[in-house]
Amino acid sequence: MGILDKSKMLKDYFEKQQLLANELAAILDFAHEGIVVTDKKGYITMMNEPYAEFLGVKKEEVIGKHVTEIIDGTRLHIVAATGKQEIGDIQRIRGKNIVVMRMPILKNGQVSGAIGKIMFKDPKEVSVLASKITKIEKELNYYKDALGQASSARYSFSNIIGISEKLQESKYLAEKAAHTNSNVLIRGESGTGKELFAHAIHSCSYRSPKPFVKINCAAIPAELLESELFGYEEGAFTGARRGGKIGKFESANGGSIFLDEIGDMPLAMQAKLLRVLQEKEIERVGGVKNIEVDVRIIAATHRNLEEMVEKGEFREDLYYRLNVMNIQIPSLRERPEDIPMIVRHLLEKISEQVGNYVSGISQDAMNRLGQYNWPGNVRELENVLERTIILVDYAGEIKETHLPMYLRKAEKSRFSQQGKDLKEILADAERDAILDCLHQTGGNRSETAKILKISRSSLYERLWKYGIE
Ligand SMILES: Nc1ncnc2c1ncn2[C@@H]1O[C@H](COP(=O)(O)OP(=O)(O)OP(=O)(O)O)[C@@H](O)[C@H]1O
Repeated sequence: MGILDKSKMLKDYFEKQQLLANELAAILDFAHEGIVVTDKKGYITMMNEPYAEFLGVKKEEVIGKHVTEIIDGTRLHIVAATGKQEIGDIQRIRGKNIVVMRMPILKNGQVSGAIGKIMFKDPKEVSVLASKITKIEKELNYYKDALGQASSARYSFSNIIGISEKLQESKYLAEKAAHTNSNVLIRGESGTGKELFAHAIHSCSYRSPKPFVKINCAAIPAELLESELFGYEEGAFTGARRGGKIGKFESANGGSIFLDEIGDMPLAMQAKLLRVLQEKEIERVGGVKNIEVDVRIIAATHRNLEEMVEKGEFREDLYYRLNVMNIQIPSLRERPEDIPMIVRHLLEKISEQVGNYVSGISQDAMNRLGQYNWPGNVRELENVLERTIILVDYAGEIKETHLPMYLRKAEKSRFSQQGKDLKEILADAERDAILDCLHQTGGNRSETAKILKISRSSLYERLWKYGIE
């Protein structure tokens, strides 16, 4: 074949391809649904007219851009990376809840990209659907809560990250405790990982095939706590469900019950709990018979129980019953050497959750995290990283400038006290501590008061004193 024939063949071939591409684009534009296609790395290769119109962009201008730059809350780049399809996901785009479908594109068995489709884009259709879904979700959560609480613990000791001697010692003690049948009392500041330890203890015990049931004693109104813990019989009180309801102790039978914030349990309930520990049986509210239960108690608190016992706020006999194995979880500031490892672990976990991959963290940023004193411990670190990851470009690196201002300022403020008398320095420190804590809790005052171990009224007084809004 001559060179002219070859070039004509190529020309015909390209023309045919061009025609096909145009036809395909016309078909896609004609479709009612919005369609977007990305390559393996999440860069947009195609978007049809309805989608572009919906987003208020020009379709030619989005080609070559990363999908996260163009579409809110997208996970298309994740589907392109993992090859796992996602059908019927709800995504909030331009303030509307949209039902979307994301499919990987396969070429010779390998993922070469992903295609995303808006399944319903009429706002009316969406709002009806979204409200239905919200209702179903709520119901589902309710049942998950009721039933799922009774499911197995989700974490084991391998999920507790850290190499410091202090943490290793707590893990060692907890593992020992796990193999016994004794009650365990976990102590530590807020956010240190007490719940994580409770899960791990259950998972590592012979009770692991049986339920792990959690109850937060501080989160349930005192008058409901008894029926939550022990259940009730039909007609026990106005509004009681027909057929009655079983309580957490019965749900946990054979397994473990995690009594979080035990220090916040009202005295009257403490007496009832003590009876259960002694007799190993419970009585439902409004019931007449005793029901035998075999449950191991894992309790936790950030409060000083010894001081509470002295003040008569916590029963001494219950304290001794619970305190058979005592595990103290160190605060994060006592083990700064754990920070880099926990940061890397959390970056991986959070990236996956929020759908924004980061390549790592700069040494400066890591140093900054290591210098901060973390009053809210690992939970605060987790919150900071989550906020930070959202700010970083896809596959970018976390830099010091991405970190919240209060973290970057933390060190400076310690040295900016020249010329002030002690009273002023103390007032500055108090104000900074309150501000830090408010940042860390997202402005939650009850939580802030709890972390700082002051009453809410005392917090309000200080907010007023320092003019904090
Ligand atoms: N050593 C750790 N390694 C990895 N993640 C951790 C570690 N410690 C805590 N976390 C994470 O930090 C968050 C807070 O932990 P957790 O809820 O167990 O703390 P807590 O002490 O029970 O808090 P609170 O007293 O406020 O209830 C969780 O998301 C947990 O997974």
